[in-house]
Amino acid sequence: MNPAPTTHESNDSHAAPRTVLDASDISRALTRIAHEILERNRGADPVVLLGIPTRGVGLATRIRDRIAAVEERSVPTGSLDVTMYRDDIGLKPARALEHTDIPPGGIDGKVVVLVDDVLFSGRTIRAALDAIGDIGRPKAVQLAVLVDRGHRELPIRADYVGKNLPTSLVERVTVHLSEYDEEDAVVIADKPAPERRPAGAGPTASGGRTVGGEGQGASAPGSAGAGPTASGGRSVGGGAQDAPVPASGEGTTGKADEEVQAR
Ligand SMILES: O=P(O)(O)OC[C@H]1O[C@H](OP(=O)(O)OP(=O)(O)O)[C@H](O)[C@@H]1O
Ligand SMILES: O=c1cc[nH]c(=O)[nH]1
Repeated sequence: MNPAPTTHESNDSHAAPRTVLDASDISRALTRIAHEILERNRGADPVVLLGIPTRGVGLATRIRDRIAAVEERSVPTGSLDVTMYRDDIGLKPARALEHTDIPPGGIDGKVVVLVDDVLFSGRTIRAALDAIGDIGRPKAVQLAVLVDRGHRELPIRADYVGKNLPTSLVERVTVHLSEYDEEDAVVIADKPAPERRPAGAGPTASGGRTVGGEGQGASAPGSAGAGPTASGGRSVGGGAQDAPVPASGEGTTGKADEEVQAR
């Protein structure tokens, strides 16, 4: 298995932005993820793709198109706004609401594959699990991300990872997609100083609910035996492949024996 993304603390606070994935890297990663989704779910039948706005929606659409090219059918694809489920509401500047668009067949009994561009603290995905819980009861929820940059604050892992990217907390990963930006690229750059969260800052918003330490790679991808899923026991799903937590290295899907069941 390829190594999980490590984390490191950089002393070089003004490194030049660098492109870590270009358009063809992104394209190849999405093609691989589409195949992995089909392989793991034995085809497209049970799958519903839900992108998390903004760029998760574009990525979900691209994965849908790749699945269609292989299976000659289009999997239901929609979007899931998690804004009202975030645990930092009131602590950070208000965010605009995005679209939730659930495909007509709904999500009950389906395998929902959440799609996002970056996995970092895991708080967005925790919010997504809560949002899903208010919509229906899928058979399973899986998680696909283009970039896993480590630094998890919650016991969440992705099932499908485009690229595991070791990062420092002073850095920010930005995904550019041609649907929204001028090009396809993943860029890593230093954050402006005010945006940096100090090492050991602990919970950002959840009143002591954070699991794992900042910068410790808590439940980072690749760590077997990670704890429960992210929504305080409310996670959906019921099978061995049910929660968006399995370990995965770059180019690998999570293995069933490393997965944690959500009940
Ligand atoms: O694992 P997390 O710490 O939750 O970070 C990951 C999230 O951060 C980004 O969204 P962001 O909230 O920055 O808003 P954006 O979609 O406008 O980029 C990104 O699109 C993910 O959704
Ligand atoms: O680096 C980061 C962290 C959170 N979300 C992003 O999109 N990039």
